[in-house]
Amino acid sequence: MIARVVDQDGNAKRREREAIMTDDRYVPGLENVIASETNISYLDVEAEQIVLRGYDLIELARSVSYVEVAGLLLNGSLPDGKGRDLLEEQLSAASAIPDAIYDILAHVPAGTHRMDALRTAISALAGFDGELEDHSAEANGRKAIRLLAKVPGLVVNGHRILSGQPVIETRGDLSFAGNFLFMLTAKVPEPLEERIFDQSLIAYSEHELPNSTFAARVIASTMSDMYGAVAGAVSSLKGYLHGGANEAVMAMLGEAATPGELEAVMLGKLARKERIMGFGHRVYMRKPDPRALLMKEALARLAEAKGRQDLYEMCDAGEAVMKREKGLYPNLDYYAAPVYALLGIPVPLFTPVFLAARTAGLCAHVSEQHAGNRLFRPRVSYTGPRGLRLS
Ligand SMILES: CC(=O)SCCNC(=O)CCNC(=O)[C@H](O)C(C)(C)COP(=O)(O)OP(=O)(O)OC[C@H]1O[C@@H](n2cnc3c(N)ncnc32)[C@H](O)[C@@H]1OP(=O)(O)O
Ligand SMILES: O=C([O-])CC(=O)C(=O)O
Repeated sequence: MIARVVDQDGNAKRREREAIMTDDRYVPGLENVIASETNISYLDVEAEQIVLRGYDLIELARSVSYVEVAGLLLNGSLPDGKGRDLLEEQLSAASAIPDAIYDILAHVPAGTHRMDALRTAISALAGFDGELEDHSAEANGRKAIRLLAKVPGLVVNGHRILSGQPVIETRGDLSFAGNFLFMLTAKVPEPLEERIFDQSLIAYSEHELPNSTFAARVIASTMSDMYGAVAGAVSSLKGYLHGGANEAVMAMLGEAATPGELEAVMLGKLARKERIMGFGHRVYMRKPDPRALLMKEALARLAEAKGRQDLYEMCDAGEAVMKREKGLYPNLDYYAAPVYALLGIPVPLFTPVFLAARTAGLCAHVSEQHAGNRLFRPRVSYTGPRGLRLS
């Protein structure tokens, strides 16, 4: 089918599109459909590489900090040492959260899912940003820093308020990752713990066009604001087919204590045609997720340091079961979950931590969408009736 584009205003771009051939094939889940142009990231599945603004994510995770990766995502280039220190300072300076946000969180039911609480908090924070409706690249860059700075506090203190605990203050003497882990565990982390947590934040920082990023871009494409777009992404990420899987992995691992028991749990689920959380991926599917390998390595180091090789061995055995039974590889969530458990992060905060890390990528996408916007408005393949009459 030729796209029917009416060229009433003589717009050259419209004429260009008129010439583009499309077909009317419906692709469920938009699998493999190219829905956006971006210079932020790309999953090069063949090369088994996640490209972030030209760099390999795994190489970044081995050599630089999350804050440097956030700078790369938001500004387009890796900051040097001075730039990194400046960004750390800016994030620390912007981390204070208005008391009114905590008051709102104090009024939501204690059982509220922590992603719902986080979405509420991000949504309410919009009203405090004086540049909310300025969608210029410069204003979006400043908003991204303000939001990224506050999300760790919203994640941790949202949970603490709902759990009846006092809020915990940020520690200006720690790095972004060190302070975040300190707040999550109420304990200054050991260097190995901080490094591994930092790597996990890089692993989660950005991943091309997953459901949540697509949701954020769709929202931003109406020229709605950054907070609204990120709040939409929170809803998307909560689902267990996406970010919610890291918590679901932990629930599954909690059902077993030995490799044999985990195998039995997995086989039981497969026999009942249930999905095994932390396995499979829309883009990688039959290839390894490079981030899962990174987190598996991190789990090995952490398990050794904490005398929990049993946990590593059980997870490794679970991976072998899925390879044998379904030919499926683990995704990032499968190994991030036990890493977070060993770091002492409360399970209900696993997915909120994912969102906190992804805030850098999401804000970069919102800015990019605003800068070169075209409204998302696809069509449907209608399957309902027609021609019904009222009488
Ligand atoms: C950081 C992230 O967000 S990564 C994703 C986190 N999510 C999870 O870990 C949840 C578990 N995984 C899944 O449910 C899926 O692999 C998804 C949602 C991630 C991707 O799913 P899709 O691209 O829609 O794959 P689809 O559903 O078509 O699956 C293809 C086949 O693999 C099977 N499959 C895929 N994942 C799994 C799984 N985790 N457990 C069991 N079988 C699976 C499907 O049953 C299907 O088998 P079939 O062809 O015999 O019917
Ligand atoms: O890419 C996806 O579909 C999901 C994912 O791994 C991520 O968002 O990190």
